[in-house]
Amino acid sequence: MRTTHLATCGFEAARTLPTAGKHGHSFFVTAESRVADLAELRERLTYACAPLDYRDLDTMIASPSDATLAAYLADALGQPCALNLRSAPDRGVDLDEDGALRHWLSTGFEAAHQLPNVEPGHQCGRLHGHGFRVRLVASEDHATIAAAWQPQFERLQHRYLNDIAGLENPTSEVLADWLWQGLAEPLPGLSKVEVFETHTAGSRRDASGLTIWKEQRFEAAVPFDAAGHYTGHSYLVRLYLAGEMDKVSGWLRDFGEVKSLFKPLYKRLDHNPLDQLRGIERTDCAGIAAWIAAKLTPLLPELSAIDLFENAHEGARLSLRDAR
Ligand SMILES: Nc1nc2c(c(=O)[nH]1)N=C([C@H](O)[C@H](O)COP(=O)(O)OP(=O)(O)OP(=O)(O)O)CN2
Repeated sequence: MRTTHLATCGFEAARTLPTAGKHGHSFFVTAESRVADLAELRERLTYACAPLDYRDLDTMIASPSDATLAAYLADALGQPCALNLRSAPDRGVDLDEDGALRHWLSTGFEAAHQLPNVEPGHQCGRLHGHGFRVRLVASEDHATIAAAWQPQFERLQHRYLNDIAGLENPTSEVLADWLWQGLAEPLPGLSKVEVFETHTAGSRRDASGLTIWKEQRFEAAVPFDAAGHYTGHSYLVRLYLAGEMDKVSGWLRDFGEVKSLFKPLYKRLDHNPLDQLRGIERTDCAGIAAWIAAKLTPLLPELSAIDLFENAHEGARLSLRDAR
């Protein structure tokens, strides 16, 4: 089991790019650290971003592309961290702890589908549709990723997905895998395809296989200081499952089933004081995630990781397996 702390910070800055004159951005950077605890990571990130806020990056960093900016921030953090830098709502870069840099593009399409192999009465057996979000991560630059995406977009946008060859059973797992196969040639550096089917659920395909996630939100109180005062947070918990896709259902496990299995724990977490949960050792994000993992793993052996955020800026990831 491995804990990673996650902290996000934003800053406003101007820069000039070869493809655009001087312009401004609302940058967001998320740092992931296995070394620093959350308080230290937050402090280091704030310190790294502060000198960039409301500044002209051209005067501080030579050629301030997303890649050079991420490298600058990694250096300023002064500790091994993975970074996700968002320079616009639809694009940015991921910089691994080992220095590997990848560009990402967030895009999407709107389409109808139904799942033909679900049991009678399942909501997804009915004709319905989604505004699917897709995040592509690759070593190629944003323009190359966008150009590779365009033909896929044209095949998917405003279509009934079940009519498309290979998507007769269009679960988000099948879609992620289909896009992974379809983008392999134009994007040899493709490292991840993520399909967000709804705001709370989706699938990821990468070289190690398929992972799905399901999110839930809960409201809870936690001790704030040694004097016994409480504070509260609106938490987000994201459950990741890794494994093989079932050939008939086309999924790893029904998102709805993941939600149902989590429900008894959800009831214990939501609108409750978390320090009074039986068996909880710590009420920071990592401690709450560990409590969930201990209770849920026997019911969901495919559980591979848990993200637990106490607000939009701070959280922890508990990785239950090394691979994913
Ligand atoms: N593993 C998968 N499970 C399900 C898929 C899928 O593609 N892979 N698809 C569906 C449905 O198409 C459905 O639209 C999405 O499911 P779900 O998350 O259960 O949707 P809800 O809007 O009901 O979920 P909320 O928890 O209310 O956000 C079903 N399962």
